Amino acid sequence: MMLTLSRIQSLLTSTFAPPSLHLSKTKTFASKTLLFSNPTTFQYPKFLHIKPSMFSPKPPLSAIEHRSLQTDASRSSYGEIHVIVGPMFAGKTTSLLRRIQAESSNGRSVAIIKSNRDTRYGLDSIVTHDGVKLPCLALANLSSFRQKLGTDAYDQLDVIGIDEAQFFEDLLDFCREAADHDGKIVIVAGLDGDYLRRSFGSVLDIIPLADSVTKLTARCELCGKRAFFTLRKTEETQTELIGGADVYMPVCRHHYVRGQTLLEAARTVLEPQKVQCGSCK
Ligand SMILES: Nc1ncnc2c1ncn2[C@@H]1O[C@H](COP(=O)(O)OP(=O)(O)O)[C@@H](O)[C@H]1O
Ligand SMILES: Cc1cn([C@H]2C[C@H](O)[C@@H](COP(=O)(O)O)O2)c(=O)[nH]c1=O
Ligand SMILES: [Zn+2]
Repeated sequence: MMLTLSRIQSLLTSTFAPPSLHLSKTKTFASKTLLFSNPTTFQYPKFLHIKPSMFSPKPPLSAIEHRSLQTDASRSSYGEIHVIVGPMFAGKTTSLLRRIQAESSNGRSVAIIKSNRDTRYGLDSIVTHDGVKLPCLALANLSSFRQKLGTDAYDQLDVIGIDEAQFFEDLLDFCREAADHDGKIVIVAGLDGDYLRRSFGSVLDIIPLADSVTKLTARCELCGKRAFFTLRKTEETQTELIGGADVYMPVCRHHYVRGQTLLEAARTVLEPQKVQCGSCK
């Protein structure tokens, strides 16, 4: 059958009318909130027991954080994807934890995932550079999340936070499935660029799918201006190198360009020595 413009329009109207018009909602935030507040009827895994009291202190939410927290009435049965990027020390993890806290305070069940490659603070906690800490699940890949959590617990979940998103190769597939099909609110925090300012992992690939994108900045360690980039202070050249202030510093554009030029020169000088040392044995 030939599809005319008016036929397409009528198909769209009947197929994609708001759920409240012709679909019975199987899951509501209200029923999930009840489950959350009555643990005797449903035993949540340990890392889902995130209570508002676990966050302290509680600074006021920024405008962007307010915007991402809509009321239940304005939320559809589809999910959302919110992306937080920036250099190291920009407050990505802090912002993720605050958004998760706000969702949890609103009665939603939440879970946080981080990459198991980052073992700096153990595998069961997500920790900011200020030492703020929350329980989380450390995974090698996101596709194992539903199975690790259990299908029932996954179905009850409203909000999924993902930290260190640059380390998850299946980030795009997971976020699309979780938001488009499973109705989850996914809040993703990660580095947009590596120490050479190249796109890092799949973080930038999810931007076309996102409801909101926030690029945070740190303070340049060398001049105090806004820092957009992460400079690696050591001679290592592999893309992935777990570390904190011992290995990296946030810098402004001026100090990135200057610092990177100096470090590149130092790496070029050091590289032949490393080869020579390795073959000396
Ligand atoms: N150069 C810096 N610029 C900004 N914050 C810094 C810097 N060095 C340390 N910090 C601390 O790091 C905190 C942010 O930590 P965190 O949320 O873990 O950042 P990210 O996840 O982006 O690496 C800031 O609140 C601040 O106290
Ligand atoms: C720039 C850069 C960073 N990493 C690593 C270093 C840290 O372990 C994480 C980033 O942590 P944060 O929460 O954003 O502070 O990523 C890397 O492996 N490669 C890089 O180029
Ligand atoms: Zn600077």
